[in-house]
Amino acid sequence: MDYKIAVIKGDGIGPEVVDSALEILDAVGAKYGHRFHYTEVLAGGCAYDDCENPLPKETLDVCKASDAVVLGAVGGPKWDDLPGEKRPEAALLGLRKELGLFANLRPAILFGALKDACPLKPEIIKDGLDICVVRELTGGIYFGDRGFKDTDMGPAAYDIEIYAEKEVERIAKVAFDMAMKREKKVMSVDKANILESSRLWRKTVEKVAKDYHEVSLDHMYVDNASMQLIRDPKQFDVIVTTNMFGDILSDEASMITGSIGMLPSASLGGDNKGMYEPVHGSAPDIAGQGKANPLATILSMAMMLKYSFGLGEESDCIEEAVTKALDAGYRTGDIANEGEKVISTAEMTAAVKSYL
Ligand SMILES: NC(=O)c1ccc[n+]([C@@H]2O[C@H](COP(=O)([O-])OP(=O)(O)OC[C@H]3O[C@@H](n4cnc5c(N)ncnc54)[C@H](O)[C@@H]3O)[C@@H](O)[C@H]2O)c1
Ligand SMILES: CC(C)[C@H](C(=O)O)[C@@H](O)C(=O)O
Ligand SMILES: [Mg+2]
Repeated sequence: MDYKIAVIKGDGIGPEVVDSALEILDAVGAKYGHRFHYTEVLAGGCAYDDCENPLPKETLDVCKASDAVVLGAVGGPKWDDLPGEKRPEAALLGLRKELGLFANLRPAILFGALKDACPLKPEIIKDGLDICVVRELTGGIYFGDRGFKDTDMGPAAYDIEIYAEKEVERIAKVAFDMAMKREKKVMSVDKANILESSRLWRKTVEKVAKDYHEVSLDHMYVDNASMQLIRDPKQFDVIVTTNMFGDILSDEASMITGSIGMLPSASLGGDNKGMYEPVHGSAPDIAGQGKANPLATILSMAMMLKYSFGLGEESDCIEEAVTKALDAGYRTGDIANEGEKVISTAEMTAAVKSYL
């Protein structure tokens, strides 16, 4: 089959990890007889530099006309002083909103070979860890009303957290459907002891739960959840939460996999079109040095094959190749322990490719 993919490499290590992921995708295509047609478009800081718009219309048009979108990362200190709507990060939010990608799946899986790279106690991780964070992606404080006003404490700025029932309902359904394919456990994370939007969130998740008798539902406040993720991560199967809490908890969950460089993501909406990107950012501190771990982006390609193209075998093939490369001891700097040989982005890519 032929597939049209919009490619947004972005800023910092974005181009490095995307090049690596596309190399793997091409190798999978060659093995199984699929053709992936890439259209590269600009978004983020590089787009701002090009045309003073972090999300040009052409980029959006190409994404809408494609079967899926691959994104590296956007942002960096160079653009930090721009006003909000010109910042590279605004492009990411624009893409998510315009493409209707309200469900962000962020699986945090500890590969067997990386148990030594995980900072948790060996007895906690001995049987492995597999958590899926389902993050609401087009609502909440990221998209609520915002602005500036004068107060008796001086000039102030505000961002409003707002959730409609239907927004909560649809993300809760994604989480319960996901749980049905896993351990049938959903933990909804909110701050219902203080926020009205969280009380509506909790009530709505409970309503959706009535259609999923086999799935157990629990609720946890976000402060406790962030502690429990480290204390006893095994209690979690699917975590469903708001845009901002999901952003924070997924970076935290990434550390139980050894590194943020290991965490892939899929952003999905109503149709099959999805956007696939690593959870990490543009990592300006290591950009251009060949040090980036490409596995999060490579694993995001496995998610794309599965969720957007329905290619389960091809998806498994990538995951197995990553497992084998890690089992064979290949390590980028972020997942290496003292004394272990550190390899480059290109060497890790070649290692995964050799096991496809
Ligand atoms: N999806 C995105 O495009 C995205 C996501 C997060 C942050 N950002 C942006 O990226 C910029 C930097 O953000 P930050 O520093 O807070 O987060 P970051 O994720 O870019 O980096 C945090 C730390 O993790 C390391 N790291 C990240 N990815 C790695 C990889 N693949 N291999 C090895 N090490 C890796 C970095 O070197 C850094 O030390 C900011 O402008 C931020 O807004 C973009
Ligand atoms: C860059 C930023 C806007 C983004 C987010 O907060 O959603 C990032 O942190 C992520 O996790 O994808
Ligand atoms: Mg984040």
